Amino acid sequence: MQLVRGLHNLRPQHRGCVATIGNFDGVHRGHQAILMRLRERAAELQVPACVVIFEPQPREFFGPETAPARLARLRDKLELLAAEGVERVVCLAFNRRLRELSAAQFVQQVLVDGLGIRHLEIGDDFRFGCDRAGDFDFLLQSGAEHGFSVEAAATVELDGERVSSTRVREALAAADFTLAERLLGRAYCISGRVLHGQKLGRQLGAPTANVQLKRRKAPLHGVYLVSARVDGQRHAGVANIGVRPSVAGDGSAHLEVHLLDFSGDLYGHRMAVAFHRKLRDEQRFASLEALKTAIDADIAAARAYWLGQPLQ
Ligand SMILES: Cc1cc2nc3c(=O)[nH]c(=O)nc-3n(C[C@H](O)[C@H](O)[C@H](O)COP(=O)(O)O)c2cc1C
Ligand SMILES: Nc1ncnc2c1ncn2[C@@H]1O[C@H](COP(=O)(O)OP(=O)(O)OP(=O)(O)O)[C@@H](O)[C@H]1O
Repeated sequence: MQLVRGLHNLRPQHRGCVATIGNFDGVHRGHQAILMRLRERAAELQVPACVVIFEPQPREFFGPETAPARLARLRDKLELLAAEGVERVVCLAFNRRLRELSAAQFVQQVLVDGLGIRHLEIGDDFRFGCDRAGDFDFLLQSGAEHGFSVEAAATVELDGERVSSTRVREALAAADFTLAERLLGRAYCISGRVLHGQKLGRQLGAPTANVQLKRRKAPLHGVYLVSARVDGQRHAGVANIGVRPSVAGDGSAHLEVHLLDFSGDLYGHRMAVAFHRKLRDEQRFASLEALKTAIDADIAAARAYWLGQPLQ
């Protein structure tokens, strides 16, 4: 899959494609349905299937503090899109210039001049352009003018409600991992590289792999039963996502995973952590002994959970 960063990097050879536009955070089942239609249209017209995304996502641009945590970082999003058969991703910087484009300018500069679009596949609620003035009817009209077709993908629902990234976040916040999995079509995972921690975990009797979150906000907080995939192997474990109030921290969120019955060096390896059940909220303990007692109980709960249960 080809990644084009910025409108200015679109070259004449990139013109001619079918495209869709959006955040695609999590690449959930609603997104997957649109992407399937996109692939079909690409095959019919014999042009590449292209997805236009924004960095940062518009809500992050308008309110960095209040924007919701992402389900997946850019790297994971690109992998998920590639797995859905997307051939090209055009990642546009969402900045003042882009937000000030009128709907008509967006169509002209991005879709027509930039992409040479042949067909646009879009959710029927999709809005774009300055003040979100561009809607489906506007796109239909623009398509007729500029010679591209526009199709609204049917809304994908689950249990009578629309599937959305927001709904996946709500399911995660409620620790409803079964619902999150049904919305996503796969188990919810956070992946990243294992970094060096403060090496306190060993002292606590629970060495942990610190998965790099960088400045990512996490959509989960607390202590969870997890399974982690690293080097092609699955391990059962327990994990904490939080700021570790019991030990001096820098206030940023960490994902720390203790794998059951594992000893080995994981520094620098890529780990994908799947979440199965919430055990408790993160707490501030008065002493390291109290923290150790709590972590021992978490590990015991994980052992009981995985006993007689196949590792997923
Ligand atoms: C299962 C589990 C539960 C945890 N629960 C808490 C908690 O409730 N409060 C807290 O401050 N830290 C908690 N931690 C984080 C520990 O403080 C952290 O793992 C320890 O400081 C080791 O950090 P290090 O890997 O940087 O050495 C938990 C860690 C694990 C693995
Ligand atoms: N359940 C769904 N069924 C059909 N199309 C969808 C569905 N969810 C999103 N889409 C479409 O997929 C494209 C990308 O959606 P986008 O990621 O921007 O929104 P979303 O998943 O609804 O997220 P949020 O909850 O943050 O609004 C848009 O065209 C959108 O209309």
